[in-house]
Amino acid sequence: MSNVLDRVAATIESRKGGDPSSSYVAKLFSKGDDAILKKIGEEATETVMAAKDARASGDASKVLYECADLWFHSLVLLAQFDLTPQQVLDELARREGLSGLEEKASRKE
Ligand SMILES: N=c1c2ncn([C@@H]3O[C@H](COP(=O)(O)OP(=O)(O)OP(=O)(O)O)[C@@H](O)[C@H]3O)c2ncn1[C@@H]1O[C@H](COP(=O)(O)O)[C@@H](O)[C@H]1O
Repeated sequence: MSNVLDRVAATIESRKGGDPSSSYVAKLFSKGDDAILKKIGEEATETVMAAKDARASGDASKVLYECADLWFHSLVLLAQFDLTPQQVLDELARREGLSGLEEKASRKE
């Protein structure tokens, strides 16, 4: 495993079916989709609030912590659907050669 995202994703994967009383991630998996999605919503909201506070205070450090929480819970969501961070990175790499308008036109929906 070459980078932090891969290592954390592997740890998250290893928690599937684990003991909810000793692992935060195992507890989230045991609760299922709604609990994971609720955390994503909470962490996204906390990120927005941290950014608004950072503009007011000039201290952006909390934005970092909240983004880390959001990324972490996004990794849990990916694992819940048997997806990997590499697949997200591949999608970002695919978009690198496109303008924003071309990217929108390339979507499957
Ligand atoms: N990176 C993280 C990580 N970031 C945040 N968190 C947890 O995510 C939760 C964040 O939720 P909140 O900020 O809302 O705080 P809270 O009120 O305590 O949240 P709730 O417990 O009420 O949901 C906290 O419980 C944090 O401990 C994390 N828990 C685990 N990891 C990684 O996942 C690995 C496996 O963790 P376990 O499954 O606990 O062993 C760890 O080694 C880390 O690498």
